Amino acid sequence: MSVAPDVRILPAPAVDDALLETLRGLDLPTFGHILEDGFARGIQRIAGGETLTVGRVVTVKLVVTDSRLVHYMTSLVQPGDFVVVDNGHNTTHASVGGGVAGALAARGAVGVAVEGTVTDVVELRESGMVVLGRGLAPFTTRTQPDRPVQGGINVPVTIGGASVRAGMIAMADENGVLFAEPDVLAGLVDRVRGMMAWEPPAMARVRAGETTLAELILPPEDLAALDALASAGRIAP
Ligand SMILES: O=C([O-])CC(=O)C(=O)O
Ligand SMILES: [Mg+2]
Repeated sequence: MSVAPDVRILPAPAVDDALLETLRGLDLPTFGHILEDGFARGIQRIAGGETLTVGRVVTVKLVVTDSRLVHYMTSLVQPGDFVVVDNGHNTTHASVGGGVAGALAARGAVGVAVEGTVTDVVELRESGMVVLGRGLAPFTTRTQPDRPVQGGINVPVTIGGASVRAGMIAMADENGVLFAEPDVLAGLVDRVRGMMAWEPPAMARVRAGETTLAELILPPEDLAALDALASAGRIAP
């Protein structure tokens, strides 16, 4: 066996710890009110993630059901890393299971998201990491004895339509996962904090019957036009 000539294993850029800590105090879906890109569409939480996980992105690109690079990655990963595995939209062969997840967690990784399926769900839950993917499968990628290693580590990948590179930041919770550049997230911190502070008292007023969500959110001219339509009986009041 050998390694294909185009395989690259790159270092992952460092990410500012203070920014990661700031982001841990924020709320992922609030970023979803603002950003459109970077959310991995169709990638669902499978284990962990009961609270927000934030980490530095490292990547693994796999090719043709070959597991060797994801197994190798378990010896490169650093504490706080969030591993993104691009299994090339192969949803038949799971590329992460209890073995990989346990080895990543043992080195301090905080999460793993797979463009593809995962397996060993009980062990994934025990890993303590947040694990996301396109679902579960009972059989796996594996060492391919008759082919050279292909793919790459910390090369650009895609997951759920999002373009992801090492050194981005991942934010994952029960709702899913966002990948974004550190400066983009840093630039949104104040706005997200403001939105998070606005919502609880506003919703308390809605629950108390003092106002409605529509009154709080819709532009007055839109609300007036909709009220006129409703009172004309064209939509239900
Ligand atoms: O070994 C694999 O590639 C997938 C798996 O089952 C594990 O990580 O336990
Ligand atoms: Mg396994």
